Amino acid sequence: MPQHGFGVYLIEDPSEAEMVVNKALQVGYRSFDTAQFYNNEGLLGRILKESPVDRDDLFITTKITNEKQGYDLTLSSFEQSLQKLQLTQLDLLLVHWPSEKHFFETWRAFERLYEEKLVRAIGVCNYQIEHLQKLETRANVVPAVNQIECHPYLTQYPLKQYLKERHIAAEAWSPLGRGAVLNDPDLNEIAGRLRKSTAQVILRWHLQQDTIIIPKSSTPRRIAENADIYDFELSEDDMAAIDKLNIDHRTGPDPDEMYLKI
Ligand SMILES: NC(=O)C1=CN([C@@H]2O[C@H](COP(=O)(O)OP(=O)(O)OC[C@H]3O[C@@H](n4cnc5c(N)ncnc54)[C@H](OP(=O)(O)O)[C@@H]3O)[C@@H](O)[C@H]2O)C=CC1
Ligand SMILES: O=C(O)C(=O)[C@@H](O)[C@H](O)C(=O)CO
Repeated sequence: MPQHGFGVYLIEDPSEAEMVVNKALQVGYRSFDTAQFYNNEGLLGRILKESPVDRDDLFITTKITNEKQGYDLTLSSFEQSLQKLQLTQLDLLLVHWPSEKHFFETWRAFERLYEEKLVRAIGVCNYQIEHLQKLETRANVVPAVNQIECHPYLTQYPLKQYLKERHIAAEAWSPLGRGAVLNDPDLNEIAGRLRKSTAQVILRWHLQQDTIIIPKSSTPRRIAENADIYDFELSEDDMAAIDKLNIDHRTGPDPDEMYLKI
């Protein structure tokens, strides 16, 4: 799985999607993160199919939405996702949010899709340590990935340590905190000193801790900027200074509340 992919949440307008995805391909992105919930699997599938990039060079992730959890609905909605994405095999399928009610049945369907080689890898999103511990009690396949909210204001170090010990890859959603961290004075100081943008500094901070990133942007200049982060490194001091910014601030829903609600 590429460590640096592109997120397409909120990109639903066809002409915008065409511009954005083609720009992302042009600057080197090959990994795309969508979800049933984003209502753009069909759009993404068509644009990628029409692009000159070979299917084998792409890495496509989608997620089973909350309303489609459970054994049968996971299987049938996965089939629809595959059709919309115009694929015969998906690269990575994720459970979008943990659900107490559907917990093991959804994963049982995931394991079947994996055994049937309809997906190359299966994983979860927004699983806290307790959810992963619960999954371990009955799962035959360990999740390959846990996609979690992660940025300088929500560093998630205890959860990431747990993932590392179990060889589960940590993937950061909202790696830029949906813009919330971009005005941070400490980050701006580091960026100014290194003559990089604040977004580039944050993405670099993720990369240097082996976290997978999927920044989203609909702005061509920013799409290029977010891809251009391989000609500099953050020092240990700068990494440590960014680590200290954590305030456990979520921009999205609380997984523990979602677990009880879905
Ligand atoms: N599993 C899950 O539960 C979740 C998964 N995700 C995934 O993670 C992806 C990324 O997260 P997302 O919530 O989109 O948030 P991001 O942290 O990627 O931030 C996106 C926002 O930052 C702005 N932005 C992007 N690049 C720059 C830049 N260089 N300078 C200034 N502003 C910038 C964008 O503006 P603009 O577009 O106007 O340029 C947009 O408003 C999603 O697209 C989705 O694929 C997201 C949420 C939950
Ligand atoms: O984008 C996603 O994948 C999400 O799950 C989030 O957008 C989340 O549902 C949210 O923050 C809604 O406001």
